[in-house]
Amino acid sequence: MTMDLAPGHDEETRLAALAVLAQQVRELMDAVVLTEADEDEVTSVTAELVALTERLNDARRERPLMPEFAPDGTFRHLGNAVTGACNPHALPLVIEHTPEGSQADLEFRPTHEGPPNSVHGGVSAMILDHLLGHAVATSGRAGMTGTLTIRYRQPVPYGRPVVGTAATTRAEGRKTWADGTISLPDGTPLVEATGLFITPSLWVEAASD
Ligand SMILES: CCCCCCCCCCCCCC(=O)SCCNC(=O)CCNC(=O)[C@H](O)C(C)(C)COP(=O)(O)OP(=O)(O)OC[C@H]1O[C@@H](n2cnc3c(N)ncnc32)[C@H](O)[C@@H]1OP(=O)(O)O
Repeated sequence: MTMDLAPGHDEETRLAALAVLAQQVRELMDAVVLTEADEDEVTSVTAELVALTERLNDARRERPLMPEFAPDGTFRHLGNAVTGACNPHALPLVIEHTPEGSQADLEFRPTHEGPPNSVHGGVSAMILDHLLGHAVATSGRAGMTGTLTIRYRQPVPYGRPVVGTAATTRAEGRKTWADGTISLPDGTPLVEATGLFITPSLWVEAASD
């Protein structure tokens, strides 16, 4: 039986496979930070990974996947370090646009360890930077982070669900401010952030050309 494939189907299928690979690499990274395997096993696994890395590099892009609209019209950035399903560095964060702003259910991994048993503060800041930026962008005032202020109230656990939220608070010219938190599911705040996002003059000039 043959099936009619929509335009772009093959690329979408390839990207879906790449997302599965990225997820497997996340599992691999956790395995690396948690393994108690002996030296011979570690050396043997490394040799296999060298071979796998070479296979992927046989068809290597110059840069990660760019932001784009998916065939269903949704915005995506598969190569992004925070949200990119095809980037093993990303959780990936799946952000919902809510009436209040932006929200994401997330669970950090052992690879995010900073202080023992909790998430590195820079990782929490990265997630909040992106969430705040998302809230700002979906308010129609996309910008680059100018400043980001973080208050760490309690250590953030990994391996347990937490919730990230963000919302814009005010705007003035090309500047937009946003607040956000990472909290436990019961609402207990763990990390709070305030950020200033600035629509670059270059973007404004490009839009008016
Ligand atoms: C549906 C769609 C969904 C999309 C979702 C996508 C989500 C994506 C989320 C992504 C999230 C992740 C996001 C990321 O990770 S962004 C990555 C981290 N940020 C950067 O790399 C930014 C680097 N800096 C720049 O590009 C420029 O310096 C910017 C753009 C910031 C300003 O350059 P520009 O040439 O435009 O500025 P200007 O000189 O005309 O100054 C204008 C005004 O701004 C004031 N000022 C300037 N800089 C700062 C500063 N640092 N703090 C405080 N204030 C500052 C300045 O005094 C002046 O104020 P005033 O005199 O007018 O009062």
